[in-house]
Amino acid sequence: MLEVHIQKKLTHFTLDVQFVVRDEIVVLFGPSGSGKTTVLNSVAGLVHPDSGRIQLHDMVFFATGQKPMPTRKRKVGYLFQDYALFPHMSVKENIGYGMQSNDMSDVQAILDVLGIQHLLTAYPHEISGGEKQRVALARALATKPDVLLLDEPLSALDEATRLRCQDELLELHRMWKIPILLVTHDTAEAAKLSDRILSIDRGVLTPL
Ligand SMILES: Nc1ncnc2c1ncn2[C@@H]1O[C@H](COP(=O)(O)OP(=O)(O)OP(=O)(O)O)[C@@H](O)[C@H]1O
Repeated sequence: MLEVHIQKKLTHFTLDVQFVVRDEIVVLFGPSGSGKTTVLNSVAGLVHPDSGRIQLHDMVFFATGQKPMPTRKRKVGYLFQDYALFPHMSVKENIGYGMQSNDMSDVQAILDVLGIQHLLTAYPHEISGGEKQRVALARALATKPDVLLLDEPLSALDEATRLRCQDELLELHRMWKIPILLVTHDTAEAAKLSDRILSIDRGVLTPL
């Protein structure tokens, strides 16, 4: 279970949120600039709250007055909005980045569900946006994360590809059963993917 209770002063308001994510998909839903990415970045350790606590199972990621756990030790899979693949690396190298071994058989199930087995030798500029999205998701999952953070992962995709990727994400979640925190602006996507929706505005969670 991921437990988050943090405060952080931002430019125009103070972020102050408290929530838990069990082995479920929780959607963080709110207007631009409401603090969603800051929440995800805090869990990943890319920014630090001013105070509070972030804990995954028995691992304390952050607690007031303690040294924050470094990002690399947190076992967090993070899929950014622009999915940033390394352009000079093949698909296989991109997925292998951060894995303990380079043995693709470890991630065979992920490659199968996402249907990207045939792309392993290609480079990012040779594949479509939807394929890049799947590769980025595979890369996030390949490290066997204990928690998955997805920041508008499907927003750049066309409708048909988005719907297919949503189904793939649900299938992967059924297989993996880890806490997933997902940011989306798409109400239909939030309804389809979420076990629960947290609505955020100006740094505060509001009931839907
Ligand atoms: N390190 C920081 N220090 C101070 N203010 C910040 C910091 N990072 C972001 N902000 C401000 O906090 C607010 C929330 O930003 P954040 O990126 O978390 O929003 P968001 O909900 O993810 O927005 P979007 O949907 O547009 O990506 C913004 O007004 C931003 O300018």
